[in-house]
Amino acid sequence: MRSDGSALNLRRWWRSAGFAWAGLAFAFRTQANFRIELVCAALAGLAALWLNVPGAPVLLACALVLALELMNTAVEAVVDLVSPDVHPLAKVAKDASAAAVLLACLGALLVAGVTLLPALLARLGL
Ligand SMILES: Nc1ncnc2c1ncn2[C@@H]1O[C@H](COP(=O)(O)OP(=O)(O)OP(=O)(O)O)[C@@H](O)[C@H]1O
Repeated sequence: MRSDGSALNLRRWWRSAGFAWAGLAFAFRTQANFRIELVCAALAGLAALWLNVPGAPVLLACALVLALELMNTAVEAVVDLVSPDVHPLAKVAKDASAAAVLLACLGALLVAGVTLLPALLARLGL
């Protein structure tokens, strides 16, 4: 009985992971900003490796940016669905969602500045 439940849960988890992957693929295909942020995250991760600094803060900051970009994509889709015409509340939703991404980007830049920049300057002998 219990093992049946676990097997079902695993199947459900695998199904949910497939839906999440579809969301990622959609954002990658349609959102230029998501692709740019993904490249920046990869570069930041590689820089952390190269400079031998802890990568976790940098990668967490990048994950936050990418996650909020995905939420922004979701908000845009829902707003376009329920309010195809111009509406002040639709504007609030889209603008606040975009602001969340912007704030996370500024935070990620700050984290990169604190963790990567000193190590980079030291590596360059500056
Ligand atoms: N239905 C709407 N009603 C009012 N204002 C809107 C509406 N749709 C979009 N806007 C305004 O136009 C801006 C841009 O909207 P758009 O849907 O093009 O988003 P975007 O940020 O350009 O998305 P993308 O990431 O796809 O480029 C929004 O931030 C908002 O200020």
